[in-house]
Amino acid sequence: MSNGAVPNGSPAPTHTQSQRYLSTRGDDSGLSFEDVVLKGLASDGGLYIPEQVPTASQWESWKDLSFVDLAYEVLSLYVSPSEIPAEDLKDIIRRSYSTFRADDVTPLLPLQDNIHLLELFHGPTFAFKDVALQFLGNLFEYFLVRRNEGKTGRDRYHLTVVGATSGDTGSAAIYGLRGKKDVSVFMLHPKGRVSPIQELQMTTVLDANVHNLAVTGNFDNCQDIVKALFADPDINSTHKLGAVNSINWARILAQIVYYFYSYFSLARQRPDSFKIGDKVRYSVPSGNFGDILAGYFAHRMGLPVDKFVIATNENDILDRFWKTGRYEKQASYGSAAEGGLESDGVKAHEDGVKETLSPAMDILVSSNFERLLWFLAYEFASSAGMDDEWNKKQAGQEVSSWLADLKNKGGFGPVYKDVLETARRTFESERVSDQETLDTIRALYKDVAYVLDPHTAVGVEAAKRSAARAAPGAPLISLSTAHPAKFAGAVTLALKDEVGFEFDSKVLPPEFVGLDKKEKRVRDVENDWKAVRELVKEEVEEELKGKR
Ligand SMILES: Cc1ncc(COP(=O)(O)O)c(C=O)c1O
Ligand SMILES: N[C@@H](CCOP(=O)(O)O)C(=O)O
Repeated sequence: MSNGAVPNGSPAPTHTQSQRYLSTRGDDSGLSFEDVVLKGLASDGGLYIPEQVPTASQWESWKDLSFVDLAYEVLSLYVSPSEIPAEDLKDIIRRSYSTFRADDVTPLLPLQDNIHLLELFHGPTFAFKDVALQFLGNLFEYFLVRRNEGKTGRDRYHLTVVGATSGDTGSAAIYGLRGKKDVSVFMLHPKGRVSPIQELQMTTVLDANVHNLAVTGNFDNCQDIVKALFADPDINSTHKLGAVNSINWARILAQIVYYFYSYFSLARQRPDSFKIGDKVRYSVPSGNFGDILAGYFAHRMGLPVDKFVIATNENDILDRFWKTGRYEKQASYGSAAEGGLESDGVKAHEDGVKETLSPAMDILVSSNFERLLWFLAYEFASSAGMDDEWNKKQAGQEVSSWLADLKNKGGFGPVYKDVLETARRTFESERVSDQETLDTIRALYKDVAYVLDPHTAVGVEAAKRSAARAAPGAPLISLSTAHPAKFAGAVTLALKDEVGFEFDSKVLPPEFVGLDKKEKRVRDVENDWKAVRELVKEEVEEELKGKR
């Protein structure tokens, strides 16, 4: 499909029409923005996508807008004033980004050669998740205030958010929702598999509506529990479940903004060599595929992108898909020749997930990949020359069958050659080992005195490899997804021998000092979704009775 076109023949909605949403598995459609934000996951198990991706025909005219004004332009293409009046949407956006420490919210820095770093960690929890979760927290609040007007007690709509985290979504969601009325938030993290700072950021928040659960298992187990809860008619009839993971469409939507914003920042920084309309490459450290998928939507709206580089760690299901066309849970562990650290004691768990130095990306199944699969299947179906309804139906069926194979057989594929070629036209992939991650952190520190977090280092290493394939001088934007202080272990391992390097004075922000002395609240729970369901019911009840 050509750049920026809508995914079907019908015109995209205008500002005043309401955008409608459908499920990637085909059994749910015609939903409003508010419905999909509050529901999170479709009842057929699919993820919501807009029925039409709006073409941003005037996108060049956004070039001088502030982050907040640009966010309004982008979001208002998806949320009509009939759902959220313009002034209210502007107010939600303004409040969401007033909590950021950087004036331009997501600053772009020249890093090295033609690589620019998009710093996404200036929000309250020092990770890119804040960009979407500050917004989503305010959006939930807005919808709940509206729904609960004039209602009291048990008649009020009470949202029970259940989320899974490998470290960053958890604290960002908690900071986005703490203390908010009519919302309880249950955050499941894999016990002992998030960094110490990440764990403290979550468990030291003591607001009554915040519930941290440490699950015996890995991130995929946490994500499966969340999906099982959404699929369970029992808890759905008693509790209104809400999602904060990137299965929630609002997460992806908010992240589209910084692709446009960084593109314009690049044009301002390189007036002689980069013009509006030129193409750029983006390298994105990827796990659940939400961040890069937001870029894909920006591209479909019209942003000129040469390639998106999917940067994975040694949990490389995505990289293997791009190389082979097969999407299989079983991880292929790095060989000594690739510089893997297996022999140095990095743990490969029996469950197939490898514990790496970039733990937030220790994910086997990337839930948002399903959204891309829908578009790949849709384009494949479109080549048959049938009508748009048929194309969408085919796409839904194909995605359902791929996902059923993933669940029942552990994988699917190889996909049709044309499907893989479409995927390769827009994306390429790189797998970065732990050793390469450490080398990248060290090299950047030596060369430009900049400290990368390990996830960002995975992206920068992938960016360097991609730059070597791109046209000479072509600019590349590498996404910096977290502050290095969140990953003291990896950063210290990389830089401990560097003269003058000292973690506490060079990296640690004042906000993290003393966190370990604070009171914590967390409950351990087995990897058993029914046990989690009972615990959720129990704790919501206590919270509503005001006992917490
Ligand atoms: C620091 C960091 N980098 C990268 C990622 C991967 O992003 P995504 O899951 O959207 O692919 C995550 C987790 O999601 C993260 O926390
Ligand atoms: N890396 C994430 C995993 C959850 O991803 P999400 O983007 O779907 O919320 C984390 O840090 O929790």
